[in-house]
Amino acid sequence: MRLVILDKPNDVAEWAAKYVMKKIKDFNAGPEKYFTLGLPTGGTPLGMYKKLAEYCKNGKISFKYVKKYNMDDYVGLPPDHVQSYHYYMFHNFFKHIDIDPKNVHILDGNATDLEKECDDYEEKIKEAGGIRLFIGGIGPDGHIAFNEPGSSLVSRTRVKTLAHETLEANCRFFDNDITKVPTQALTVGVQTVLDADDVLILITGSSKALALHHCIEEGVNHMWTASAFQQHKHTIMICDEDATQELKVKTVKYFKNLNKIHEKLIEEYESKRISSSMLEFCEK
Ligand SMILES: N[C@@H]1[C@@H](O)[C@H](O)[C@@H](COP(=O)(O)O)O[C@@H]1O
Repeated sequence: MRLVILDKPNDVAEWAAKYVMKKIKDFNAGPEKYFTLGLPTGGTPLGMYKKLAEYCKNGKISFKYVKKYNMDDYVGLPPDHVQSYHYYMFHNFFKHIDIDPKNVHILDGNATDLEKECDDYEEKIKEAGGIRLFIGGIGPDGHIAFNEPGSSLVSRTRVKTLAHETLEANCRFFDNDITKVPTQALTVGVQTVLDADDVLILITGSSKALALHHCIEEGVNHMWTASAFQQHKHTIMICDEDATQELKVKTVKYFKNLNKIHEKLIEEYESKRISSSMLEFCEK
């Protein structure tokens, strides 16, 4: 697992957006070959979505051949409710990029048969050949998507009852009234995310510091579900300084020393191509 430590949330947003852009470009997506991207909601990824929309507007990237799969949504909120993740994704990202609506997949928390909805979602991911890159955020209790503490680390998409901490953390979006927060959600499982080729987890702010400590410095534990990614081959956790407050100085130093290597992970495809063709030209 890699840990990329940057100064501010804005740096995290920019790094993450460049990483996503590079992954999609390097993949060379086209009508016969779609890139499959898993996406989160929450306050943390907003900056990344803004940057990606900007890159798309400037013609640096296209999402035409990208299939998108969202992590989760509440049960019982109409899709046009301002706090539904359908609404969030459309207003914060999809309406700003060149997507084809047929490539957008979001769990329907209003489906008549919720279990079937979850099973079908897993099937859809399988049919698309799995997820290339799953992006996630974490809750203050270390949950990924809505995989609350105690969730099975081999879980699949299912209905989940939310923990009190999650209701508390998310009531800021519901007039600070905990009774307005839906108590159930549909969520991809930990294993659904673990199956992705690459995983990028965004963590910012001191409220996530304890969770980051558990996910990085303690063992794999179903009480901190994002700790499961210690056992994934290609997971990058990316955080700001504030989120490192509970980490050991030694850990922070080690990963910060790798920042030059981490920079290579977002080196632009174009500049790499130009510099290698320049090299060929100079060698002649
Ligand atoms: N289900 C979502 C998670 O997917 C998200 O990662 C988390 C953190 O949100 P925020 O980024 O607003 O802290 O909130 C919710 O619980």
